Amino acid sequence: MGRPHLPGLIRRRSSPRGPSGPPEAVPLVTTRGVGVHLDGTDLLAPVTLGVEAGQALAVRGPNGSGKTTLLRTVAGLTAPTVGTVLVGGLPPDDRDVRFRSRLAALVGPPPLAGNLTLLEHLALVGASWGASVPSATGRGRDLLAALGAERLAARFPHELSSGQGQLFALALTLVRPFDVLLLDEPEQRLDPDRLEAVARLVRTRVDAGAALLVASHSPVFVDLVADTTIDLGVAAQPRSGDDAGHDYDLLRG
Ligand SMILES: Nc1ncnc2c1ncn2[C@@H]1O[C@H](COP(=O)(O)OP(=O)(O)OP(=O)(O)O)[C@@H](O)[C@H]1O
Repeated sequence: MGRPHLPGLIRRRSSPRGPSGPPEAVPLVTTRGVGVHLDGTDLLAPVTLGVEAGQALAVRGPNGSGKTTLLRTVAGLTAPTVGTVLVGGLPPDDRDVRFRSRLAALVGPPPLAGNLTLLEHLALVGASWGASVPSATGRGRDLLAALGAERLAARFPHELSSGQGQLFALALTLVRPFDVLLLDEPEQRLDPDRLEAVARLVRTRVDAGAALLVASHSPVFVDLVADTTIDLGVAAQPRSGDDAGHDYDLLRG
């Protein structure tokens, strides 16, 4: 059988590797025909993709096309009904600390403690992943500053606007170490300046070697951050036969 059709794939940045460069890296995130089928409907039609260290892949598509479901399968929050996912060579498993230590995800709202300030949350999460408390606190302050939210450090979560809450959720995600970053619509509720600040910060992490898989409805965010874009195309439909759904192959394009 020939190569699968490649609908929706847009390559945006040129590869840093020339023909005589070093051997191509193994993707940190790999999905092979991963899909989720429930009660006669494809929540996610099969997708095959790979994201290497230092690359950002944006997933686009209309409401209901499966972007969140794709991210949830990579995060280990939803079990695929078909296909496989590997993150750093490991199948997603929240109980496996090797898996958890590689992947940071903002897919849905993070759990928060009502009686901890924002900075205390950030210090707690950073210290839980191995930083000293002073170092984690400093990193938390730096993150809030990079997001233009330093004056919120002593607030409690219930004292934030919805956009400020989104900035805080992003800071909580970025305060820990990771090799793979999953973000579901990070642009939600952000004003244009904050959107750009988030995009800059996220791109810095990608340029430092993280692999990013981001679902987004924002052309501005995608333009600022992504190397490559895929479009899931259509909202989930009831299956009409075995050939329903679509298959993307983004491994090596
Ligand atoms: N728990 C669930 N049970 C049944 N169907 C679900 C469930 N979660 C999502 N779906 C359906 O799966 C499909 C894909 O949803 P998903 O949230 O992945 O889409 P999306 O592309 O992220 O959409 P949006 O842009 O609105 O966030 C939709 O048709 C949705 O209704």
